[in-house]
Amino acid sequence: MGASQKDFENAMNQVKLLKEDPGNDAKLKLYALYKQATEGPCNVPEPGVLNSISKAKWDAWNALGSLPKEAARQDYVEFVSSLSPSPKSCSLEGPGANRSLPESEDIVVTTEENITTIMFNRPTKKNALTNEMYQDIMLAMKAASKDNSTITVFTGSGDYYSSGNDLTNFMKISGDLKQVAKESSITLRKFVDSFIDFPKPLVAVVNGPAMGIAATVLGLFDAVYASNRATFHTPFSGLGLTPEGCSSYTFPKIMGRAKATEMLIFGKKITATEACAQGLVTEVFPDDSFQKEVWARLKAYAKNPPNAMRIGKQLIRSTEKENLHAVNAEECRVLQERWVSEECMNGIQNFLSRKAKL
Ligand SMILES: CCCCCC/C=C/C(=O)SCCNC(=O)CCNC(=O)[C@H](O)C(C)(C)COP(=O)(O)OP(=O)(O)OC[C@H]1O[C@@H](n2cnc3c(N)ncnc32)[C@H](O)[C@@H]1OP(=O)(O)O
Repeated sequence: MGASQKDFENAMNQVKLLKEDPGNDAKLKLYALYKQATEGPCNVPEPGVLNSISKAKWDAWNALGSLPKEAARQDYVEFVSSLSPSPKSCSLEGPGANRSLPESEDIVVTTEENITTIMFNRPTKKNALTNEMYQDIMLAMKAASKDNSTITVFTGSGDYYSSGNDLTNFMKISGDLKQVAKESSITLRKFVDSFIDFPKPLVAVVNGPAMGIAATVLGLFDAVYASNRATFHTPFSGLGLTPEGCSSYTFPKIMGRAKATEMLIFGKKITATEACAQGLVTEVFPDDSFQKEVWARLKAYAKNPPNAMRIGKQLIRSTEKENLHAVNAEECRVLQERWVSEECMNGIQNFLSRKAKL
């Protein structure tokens, strides 16, 4: 008998719990089997050779040809079991012992003690946000807004909170640049809307540097706890870009116009202590006790009556909502134009060529 949907879901959870990185070949195989099992034969255009990672993923998926979904599901389950021979011994300590079905490999969603945690989980790329991750985060937020948790937390795995938008995203969408910019603008608008409209207290546990969109949306969170290792950096102008995540409104409101200008226009990187003094961060903790102190506090807060917290949050947010949506729409409109500008192309190219030299 083939693997059931439940076996498949269990296997996906086991992958998240692997103690050791299984290596790139295994990850490609997992990716390909997952896609085949959930979407069937490869149905997306072949990425260009410049996108080596996307190309490798596409090749692996495409190589499965017309393998039926059920067979791919079975192969996935067997392969995961060969990677983790004793799944029962796998467990998570601390927050997140109970995982819900992961939407993608790069976002991990867990619920424990009334707290749903959405973790950026792409540490080798400093948790840079791929197109897929934006979609998965929106799905995770939608689910979190309806689950039984009282508080929702964002955090990052590894040494970064997130380095913001993955600067190779544009190369991964097929179509002409104008069309890509249009689609990205639509995605960005929906993504930021999810933060504006999120109904429960939303907390960021900023474990390390936060850049770009990962930093700007913090202005839409209800509390931001940061390790003293964290920094906050929005290098938009250098990339030929303009502020997003409603930061053109929230940052001046939170920290005053002059400080917001230094960050958003001049690209000044600030420390967690500076961000706290300026009101973007709620409290800073020494890195060595950060996780322990923050999670103890959040667990205590999460015991408060859920409706009171939700309604209280909405009272604070309601006077701002209309404004925030208008700001978001305008920021996305402007960015759609920026993305096709020479300044932006040069900015992204500079990052990519810096990489090529490494
Ligand atoms: C739907 C569309 C929405 C768009 C919203 C608009 C959003 C805008 C922004 O978020 S702008 C901000 C964009 N982010 C950046 O400019 C950061 C770019 N990265 C860096 O400057 C550096 O990588 C670093 C400072 C984050 C870390 O430097 P370092 O410690 O020296 O490490 P590496 O550079 O070697 O990084 C390791 C590995 O990660 C890759 N990587 C890191 N960040 C990104 C990124 N944002 N996009 C793509 N790739 C990133 C880096 O290339 C290395 O990969 P490699 O090991 O070479 O394969």
